[in-house]
Amino acid sequence: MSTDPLTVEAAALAQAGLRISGLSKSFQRTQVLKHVGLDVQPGEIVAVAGPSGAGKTTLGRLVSGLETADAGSVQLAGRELLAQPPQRRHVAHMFESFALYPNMTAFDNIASPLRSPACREKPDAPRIRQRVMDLMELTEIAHLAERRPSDMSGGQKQRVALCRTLVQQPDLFILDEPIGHLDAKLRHKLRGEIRRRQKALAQPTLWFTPDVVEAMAVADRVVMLVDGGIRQVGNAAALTQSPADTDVARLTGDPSMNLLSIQLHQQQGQWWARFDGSDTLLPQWVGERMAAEGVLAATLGFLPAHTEVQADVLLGPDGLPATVYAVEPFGKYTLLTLTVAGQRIRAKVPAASEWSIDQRVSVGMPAQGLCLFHPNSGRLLAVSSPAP
Ligand SMILES: Nc1ncnc2c1ncn2[C@@H]1O[C@H](COP(=O)(O)OP(=O)(O)OP(=O)(O)O)[C@@H](O)[C@H]1O
Repeated sequence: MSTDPLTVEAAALAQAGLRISGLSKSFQRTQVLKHVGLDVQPGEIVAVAGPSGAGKTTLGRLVSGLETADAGSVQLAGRELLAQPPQRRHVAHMFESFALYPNMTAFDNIASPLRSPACREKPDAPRIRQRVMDLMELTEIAHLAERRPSDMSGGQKQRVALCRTLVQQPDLFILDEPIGHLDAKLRHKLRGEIRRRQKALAQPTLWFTPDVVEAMAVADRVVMLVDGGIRQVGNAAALTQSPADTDVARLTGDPSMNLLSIQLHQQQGQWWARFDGSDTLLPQWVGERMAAEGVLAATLGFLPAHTEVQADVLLGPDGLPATVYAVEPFGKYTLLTLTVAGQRIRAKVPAASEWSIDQRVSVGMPAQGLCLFHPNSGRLLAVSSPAP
């Protein structure tokens, strides 16, 4: 794949990154973005991940000028964007809805930003053809060049929209769920290809996705957006091993962290939790920390990969009594879903092991990487020590 070198002017403009601060937005009386602030360095890919309705699309639309912010500032390449109309912002935005021109072929849709009077580079026709075809080949739609959107599948339209964004040389790329409609094989290929391509450029990229695994795979940093607010910014290790709260814990990891609600009591100087009539000995730091918080309840978090399961019910004092609810053999490992006192947790266990539904088992929580969350606010209070 060939990529044009940035023009001198575009390179100069791209010498600074993106800085969003205090950005807020309400629709009617509902605040959907709450004082959002984040920086994206030149050449950096930052993924904004969060569940449906978290505010991802709204954040993108505020940055590219399709919505008006109530408060805050957006600086790009040293310019304040919020006072400028969309066409002066030099943001290439791929919309979740694709927004293709229905009367244009795939080729013409992709070429349209390069032929626009607003295009700063003014490439000639052979150069446009080369850039468009390079991207169509990369995304495996070169054979659709003359087809119109009405004759394309959702995944094909999504790739046309993606190419139409990547063909540009803006000051910022915004990709809103760019590969969500593609099959797993193509999604995995394009994750790597787009990351490779964007990392070679000087511009920052904002990538929105509800899929935290995709976010971790493509981005230098992941921003977790929940209910319009940023809960945590970090890399894959930080988000999966020490999530800022139980909402982030539920969204990250594959599979996500086990969250177990417990009630604590002290007996003969030791801290215990009661499950289905039997007591389990807790790590003493858990009891001491919750006593210091003045709450005798907590949520414990531990990863399925660090959850030990024994096929006997002769529990040690720190074992949890559980029954097998579901068995999923993935080939390389088996994923067990277990019931512990009415709560569901999961364990990744060796593939060779044999399990049956309703089998009674004993579960061991890990000594390392055990997360302690506040039972009411859900915020992370402590992690025992980094997971092995
Ligand atoms: N024009 C609008 N008028 C009223 N409410 C809106 C408007 N646009 C978005 N919202 C609301 O704002 C909230 C955030 O929506 P947004 O589309 O930004 O979320 P999202 O994280 O992109 O979700 P998804 O992953 O489903 O696309 C939602 O509750 C949505 O209903």
